Amino acid sequence: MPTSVATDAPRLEVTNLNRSFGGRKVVDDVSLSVAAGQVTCLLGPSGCGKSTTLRMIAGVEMQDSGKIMVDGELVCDTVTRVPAEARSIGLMFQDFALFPHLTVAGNIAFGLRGSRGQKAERVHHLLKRIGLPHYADAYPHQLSGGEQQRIALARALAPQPKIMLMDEPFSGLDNRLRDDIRDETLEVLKEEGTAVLLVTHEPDEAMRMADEIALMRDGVIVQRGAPYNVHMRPVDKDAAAFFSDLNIVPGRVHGGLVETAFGQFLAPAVPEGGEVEIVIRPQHIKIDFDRQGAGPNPTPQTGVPARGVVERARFMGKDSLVEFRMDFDGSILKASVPSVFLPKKGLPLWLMLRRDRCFVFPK
Ligand SMILES: Nc1ncnc2c1ncn2[C@@H]1O[C@H](COP(=O)(O)OP(=O)(O)OP(=O)(O)O)[C@@H](O)[C@H]1O
Repeated sequence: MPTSVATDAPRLEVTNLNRSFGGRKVVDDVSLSVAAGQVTCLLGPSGCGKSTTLRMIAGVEMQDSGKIMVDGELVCDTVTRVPAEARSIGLMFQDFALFPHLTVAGNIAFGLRGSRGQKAERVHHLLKRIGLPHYADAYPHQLSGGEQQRIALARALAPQPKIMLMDEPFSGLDNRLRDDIRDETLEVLKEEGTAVLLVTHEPDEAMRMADEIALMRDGVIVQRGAPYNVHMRPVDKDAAAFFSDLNIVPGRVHGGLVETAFGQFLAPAVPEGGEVEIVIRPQHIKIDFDRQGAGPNPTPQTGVPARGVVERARFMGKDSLVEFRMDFDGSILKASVPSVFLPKKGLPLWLMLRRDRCFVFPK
């Protein structure tokens, strides 16, 4: 690939990428971009087409149509195809497979060009950076899973790729180790200024790592944005459901308003008579006591309270999850309380919805 000039173009830009297998479209008009030093997470359930997208960008899979640009230069469309090894792309997968017969230093130096001295300098710099300066002569089998993972990161970063593609790179690590390795990895990647496209099916991982999340479903990117926005302003019920448990309160629109047991909600974009779903996460339901049937005083933020009886309460470690059977229609709503709160089955309590955390979606 020609040496790039300074440009305002995103480091990686993918436009209208499509790929079908046996007549089934698994990547459907995918567009995304990643700037230098930025992490974009391609987030979606298993089988939605994330890895196929990554493989096309890496150059190991050919798209049916669409364009891939690196620093404003065409890398691949249906006519041009820069080979994988010339794309300045580093790869990291769950199965990071260090070469077992090479030392740590040998593994890191594997893809490096230059004099012996230059290679040794880069290897030393990276080993120091990942906190394993004394491991140069060790062999992969002598290292723990977390250490091997860090060496794999150093190996992928050694040739200073412009882009790093990571496919579920942390899923082989145990839980306690994973958060630390994620944070360290992020720090090193940011320092190197690499543009990162990370594939994951774990919302927590995407929330933790991403500057931008691209939410993918059935081959389509259904929403893109900063983690906060994707989490707090989901485009539809399924996008909301991907991040957490949901409660659904059904309703029908009359005069632009939905009448529910929790009061009225605005539904401006829904036609008269249309069915809607008020969607709210368990952590945004507030609970109050019965006070001989009087219940709480509604506030502008919480609106009208509705009564339910406790069906089940469980302590989940950080919070308690209480399930209620609601008086108004017998449905179950779940509320999470950030402490130990284990009311007895059958106890009447009142629920209020945090109205600024409710989403109103057409059914
Ligand atoms: N070479 C192939 N031939 C036929 N079908 C394929 C091929 N590669 C992928 N698929 C199918 O395309 C769909 C998307 O696969 P892909 O691996 O991209 O999904 P994913 O979102 O990365 O899922 P996972 O997280 O489980 O890997 C799947 O249904 C898969 O079976």
